[in-house]
Amino acid sequence: MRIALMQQTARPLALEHNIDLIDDAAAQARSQGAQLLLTPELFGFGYVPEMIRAQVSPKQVEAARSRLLSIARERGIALVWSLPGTEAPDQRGITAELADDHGELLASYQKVQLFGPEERAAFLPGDQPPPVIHWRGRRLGLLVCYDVEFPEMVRAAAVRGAELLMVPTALAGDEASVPGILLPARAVENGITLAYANHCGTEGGLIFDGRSVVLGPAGQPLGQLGAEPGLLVVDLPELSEGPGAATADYLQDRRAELHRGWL
Ligand SMILES: NC(=O)CCCCC(N)=O
Repeated sequence: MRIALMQQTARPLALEHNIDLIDDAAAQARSQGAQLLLTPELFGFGYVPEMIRAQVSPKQVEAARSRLLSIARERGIALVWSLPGTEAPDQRGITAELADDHGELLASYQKVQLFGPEERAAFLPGDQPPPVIHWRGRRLGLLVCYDVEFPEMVRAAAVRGAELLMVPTALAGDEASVPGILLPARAVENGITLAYANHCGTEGGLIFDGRSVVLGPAGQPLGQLGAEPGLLVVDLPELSEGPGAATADYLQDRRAELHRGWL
């Protein structure tokens, strides 16, 4: 499977401009043979939780979703996006959704681990485990940004069978330890491939790191970007090309019934 990750700078609340960037990326990804495009957290409206809370209506979110479903259908590419929920501003979370290349919605997820006071003031946390769906011979899971830094969240996707975890993100502040240490560890300890698509540039007063990356089941980078806008296109290894005997099978070996009583 060939996948693509979009790394761009969104303009706060400039929905048409930001979705046009996704549309351009979808066209470019499809022309390069990608079957799926992953886009960053809250990209349609930009990573501006407070402004979203105050100014984005459920109608605008619905319009964004409908446009993104059309892009998946018209460009013929599966699409993972992240938007506010469609509920009232005081009832919604941060979501990630997956549509197939016919524009059919396959999975929805609400971010469980909100990050910082601004997100917590603007959104409600989800309380459901990550969805895992079977598509084109792969089992795909969804998480959002801060979720992926928690071993429990990635483990929840892995025990539900996820082989490929798609993570829209908004990582700012030069947190090199996240793509450099935490993400490879999450991939290795669960034997899964992890795709992490970030904003880049300055948005809403934050400087985003970029550094979007795809990591294989042994934590090896299969592709990565720097700090500039770009489209990362990666051919995923066939599932038979496992992480290799050298890697311990943590998922298989873990004594979950024992650990559960300790945590
Ligand atoms: N949007 C987010 O969840 C940001 C997470 C940043 C976590 C970190 N370690 O800086």
